[in-house]
Amino acid sequence: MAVFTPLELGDISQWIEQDFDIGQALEIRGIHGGIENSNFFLDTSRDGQKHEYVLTLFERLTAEQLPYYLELMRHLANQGIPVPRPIENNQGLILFEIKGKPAAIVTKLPGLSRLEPAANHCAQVGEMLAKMHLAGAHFPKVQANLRSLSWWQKTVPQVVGHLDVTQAQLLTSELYAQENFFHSESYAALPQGASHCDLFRDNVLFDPQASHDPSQDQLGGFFDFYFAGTDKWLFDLAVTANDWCLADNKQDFEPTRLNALLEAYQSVRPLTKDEQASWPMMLRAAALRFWISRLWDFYLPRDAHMLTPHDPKHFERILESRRTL
Ligand SMILES: Nc1ncnc2c1ncn2[C@@H]1O[C@H](COP(=O)(O)OP(=O)(O)O)[C@@H](O)[C@H]1O
Ligand SMILES: N[C@@H](CCOP(=O)(O)O)C(=O)O
Repeated sequence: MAVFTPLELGDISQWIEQDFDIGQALEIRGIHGGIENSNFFLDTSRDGQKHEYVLTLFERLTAEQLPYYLELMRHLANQGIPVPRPIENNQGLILFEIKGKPAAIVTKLPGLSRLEPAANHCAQVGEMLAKMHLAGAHFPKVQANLRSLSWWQKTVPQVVGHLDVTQAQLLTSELYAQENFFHSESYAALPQGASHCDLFRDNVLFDPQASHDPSQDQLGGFFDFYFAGTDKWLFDLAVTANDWCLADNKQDFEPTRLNALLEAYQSVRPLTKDEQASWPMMLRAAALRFWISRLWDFYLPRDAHMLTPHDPKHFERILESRRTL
């Protein structure tokens, strides 16, 4: 769990009651999981009913960067995509400040994560990801994915000294290959728009139906949009495939789930010829992105209560596997 900035009910209860129309704050609990921000479940009582929200204090993103993410979520929610909806205060604002940090309150989505997904989960994610891309096509704000090539170029020199010779060679040669890919004509031709860029299994919820049989799960929604950005839609799909469709060796693809994801995505938005040709390089880009960020989190850690770091080796292995495609 990551709670970088502890928060208690007394810190916010008066503010919630006076500035919002969401009732009386009953309880606030730090959330397990996540590595970026301080997240809390917030329960309120209004008209005799309990309501659940998620309150986030942003630890790295600035008040200038945040409107993109929050307004994107509001835009997608308005288009019927199941994502958290930012809560407005009585002045219509959705971005606040708590303990000197930017903060937001969003609706809590129903359901739980399926960390061992079946093909039906991958299909539902693929279909909704394509719908989300199309729904975001007319979102007017543009903000680059802040964890893309220029961040890799800045970060690789900070982490490469911690690696052995073989790893360092893999990291630098892949960065070089991606620089060429990003500057190619085929890359320029790929369609782009608002993308989630971190649609891992732990950022999707499924609503178990009454039977609790996973084959009956219905998608509850996508959350954690705080790595989103204007990026190639194919990158978003590659990030998703690299996490949802792994074989038992946690490295190669499992064909049934991969096909389920890709077919469902393409049932809504078929890939262009350029996208099909760029798929192997984009899978490598998506693996490299998370290898670098995990190395960065691992070797340059921040103070946090109960922070569980992610394993960088996992994405080193995935990158090795994708380079053989
Ligand atoms: N809108 C939401 N609805 C339901 N659960 C949420 C929501 N936002 C966050 N969570 C819960 O909080 C956990 C941590 O959130 P996450 O966004 O992954 O953290 P971080 O901001 O550090 O990346 C998630 O695993 C999930 O259980
Ligand atoms: N999904 C990324 C890092 C972000 O983690 P999150 O739990 O905050 O979404 C990874 O697995 O490296």
